[in-house]
Amino acid sequence: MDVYKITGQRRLKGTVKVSGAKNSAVALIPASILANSSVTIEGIPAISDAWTLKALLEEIGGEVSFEDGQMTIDPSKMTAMPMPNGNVKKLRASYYMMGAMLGRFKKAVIGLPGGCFLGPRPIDQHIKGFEALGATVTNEHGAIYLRADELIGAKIYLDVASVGATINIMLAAVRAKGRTVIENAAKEPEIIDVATLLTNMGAKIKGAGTSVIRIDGVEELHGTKHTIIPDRIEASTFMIMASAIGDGVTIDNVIPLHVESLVAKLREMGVKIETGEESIFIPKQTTDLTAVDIKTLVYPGIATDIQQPLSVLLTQAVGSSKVTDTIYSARFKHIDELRRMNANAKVEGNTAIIQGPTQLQGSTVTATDLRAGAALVLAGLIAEGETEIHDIYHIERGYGGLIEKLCALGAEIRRETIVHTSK
Ligand SMILES: CC(=O)N[C@H]1[C@@H](OP(=O)(O)OP(=O)(O)OC[C@H]2O[C@@H](n3ccc(=O)[nH]c3=O)[C@H](O)[C@@H]2O)O[C@H](CO)[C@@H](O)[C@@H]1O
Ligand SMILES: C=C(OP(=O)(O)O)C(=O)O
Repeated sequence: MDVYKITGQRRLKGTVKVSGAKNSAVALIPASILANSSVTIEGIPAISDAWTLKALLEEIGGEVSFEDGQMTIDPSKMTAMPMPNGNVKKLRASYYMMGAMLGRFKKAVIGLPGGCFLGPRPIDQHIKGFEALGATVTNEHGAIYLRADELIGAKIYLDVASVGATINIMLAAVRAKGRTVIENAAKEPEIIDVATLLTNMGAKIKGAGTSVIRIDGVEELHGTKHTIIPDRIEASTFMIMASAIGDGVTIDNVIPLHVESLVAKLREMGVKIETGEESIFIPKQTTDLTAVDIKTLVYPGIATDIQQPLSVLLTQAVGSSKVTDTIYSARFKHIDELRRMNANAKVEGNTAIIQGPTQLQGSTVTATDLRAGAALVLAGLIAEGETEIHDIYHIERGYGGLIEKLCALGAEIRRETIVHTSK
């Protein structure tokens, strides 16, 4: 079993470069299925989700190379091979294989997705969208069967502004006949990134990044080259780490607009921040951090994906903070782990109540999900003594080169294989 071992209280200083966005990459890679020739994507992060998607594309006959962050996918020999089990279960974003394969082949069999368990994560809005486009969708033994004689553009109102449903419907609708209108669409930057790739492949999409997206279907999509946007969640994670234990950290390759709500919240806590055009500098903090209340919201609000690392920062703030997750009400497994590290925190419904400041203490803890893992890495950086994090595969699904990046800033973290656990 592989674990991270962190020796705490080493301060961070220097510059860290943010990788391409995970939540874009995991949609851009399946989007290539829709092209009739090679698609090259630059800036793919070195995360296990990217490798799993590469394997999935290869399973259906794609020829894929992935080196130095550049993935080139030749989709010309792909077939509608059923994928009821196996790699699809390893990540959430395998659900994008549904929209992309439906768009290209008018059929697909895809096992229900895996990914982080954050409470129930239904895909009813994805299915509602596919059905509106004319597909028959059935769930048989844990796999979704999709089939359509033809896809016909439709008006689809999403009951919740779901990132996954918005992108998935877009993937199918670019090859439907006529116009599709997605209302109450999600507005996250990754949706714009996927629409940009599809547009460069020949799709006709208007309004991505707003709540109404209009798509006029086309007969064929061609290959192209695309550079992915920076990962706003990784950038946010480093911003939070720098606020907690930095002696002056520059976070490079950020679109400051994408992290505006976090910048505002950190400033409310008393964090000094200097924003540049494509970078953010967080100097050494010289005053106490103040407790604040946080509510996660859809973009441009504070992302649910940074709620868990933010909770750790709040253990260092003076006073009582409340963190309410309105997107995933059960995304609080990290709180139990933080309590093992001496955090004064409890969960009531969809809210964590955190009392600070506390001196965190190194302990053996488990990354229950991806961002819980990032939160525990931060807790380990702050804590007195050594922290051992188990189940790090969750972390490596979404952060590329995290250890290397943090060690370059002065952290002391090792990835070790251990045989017995002491937990
Ligand atoms: C691979 C990827 O991009 N993952 C991100 C994506 O997940 P994901 O696309 O799964 O998240 P959604 O935006 O779809 O989910 C938002 C909310 O809508 C609900 N919902 C969603 C779909 C549906 O059909 N029915 C339904 O009820 C969910 O339970 C949740 O409460 O957006 C989340 C919210 O920003 C992020 O935390 C994830 O990092
Ligand atoms: C929840 C996340 O990922 P996924 O949707 O891939 O499980 C995340 O990136 O925080």
